[in-house]
Amino acid sequence: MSAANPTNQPRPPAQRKQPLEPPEDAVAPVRHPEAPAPGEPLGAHYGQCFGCGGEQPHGLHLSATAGEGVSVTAEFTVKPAHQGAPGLAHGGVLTTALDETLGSLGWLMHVIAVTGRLETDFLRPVPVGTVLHLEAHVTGVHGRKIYSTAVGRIGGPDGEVAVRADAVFIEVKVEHFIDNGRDEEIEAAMADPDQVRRARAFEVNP
Ligand SMILES: CCCCCCCCCCCCCCCC(=O)SCCNC(=O)CCNC(=O)[C@H](O)C(C)(C)COP(=O)(O)OP(=O)(O)OC[C@H]1O[C@@H](n2cnc3c(N)ncnc32)[C@H](O)[C@@H]1OP(=O)(O)O
Repeated sequence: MSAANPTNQPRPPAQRKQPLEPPEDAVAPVRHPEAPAPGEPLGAHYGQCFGCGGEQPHGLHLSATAGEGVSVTAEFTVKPAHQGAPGLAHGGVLTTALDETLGSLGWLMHVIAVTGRLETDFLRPVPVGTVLHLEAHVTGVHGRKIYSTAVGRIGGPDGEVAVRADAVFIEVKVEHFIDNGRDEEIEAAMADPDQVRRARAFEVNP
């Protein structure tokens, strides 16, 4: 018996770990014709987002920029509030920065997607005050599944890789948020015409 599966019963399909590599019949990601041009900042997808929101005082305030193809770059400055050990970034916070960067790839395809699976490798400790230079791109698309990978470098955009991650995001409709989010935040988001327009525009994906 393993600790992770104490009864040793086979897991139902929905609970099995899904591969992080695109399957052989995956297709290449398609950049939407109206995607922001390379070099353009993407802005926040939601002001209260812990990863990117400007109105979120406790957040990472990560800022992402469109790259070539279906890729993005982003920067995240590690603050004292992000510590795990003295003077070092918390691993979960670094994973959040990777998650947010990978999540922003949806903007380039005009697809709304949520994280299904995310695996992080921590290669170097990241001190407080460090600017983490992130790069992410989509490696393949299979139905609603979007496979992607990211690295975070320290000491500059070409510096040493401190963290890396592979992920599968799953495409969803706006209803995913409306049906599952707490009413007060959903109502506030729905009352913001810019938020609704931005989210609905993503559902038309030629
Ligand atoms: C007015 C308001 C506007 C708001 C506008 C917001 C705009 C923009 C927001 C962007 C936000 C990003 C923010 C950062 C990224 C997060 O942090 S997202 C938050 C963390 N993630 C979550 O909360 C997701 C929780 N999980 C779920 O809700 C559901 O499990 C999912 C992921 C939607 C999937 O459920 P489902 O739709 O029922 O999918 P299902 O039909 O079972 O599976 C479809 C396929 O996906 C695969 N799959 C399903 N789950 C997984 C999984 N966990 N791992 C791997 N593969 C999976 C299945 O195997 C299946 O594959 P195929 O059989 O087609 O080959």
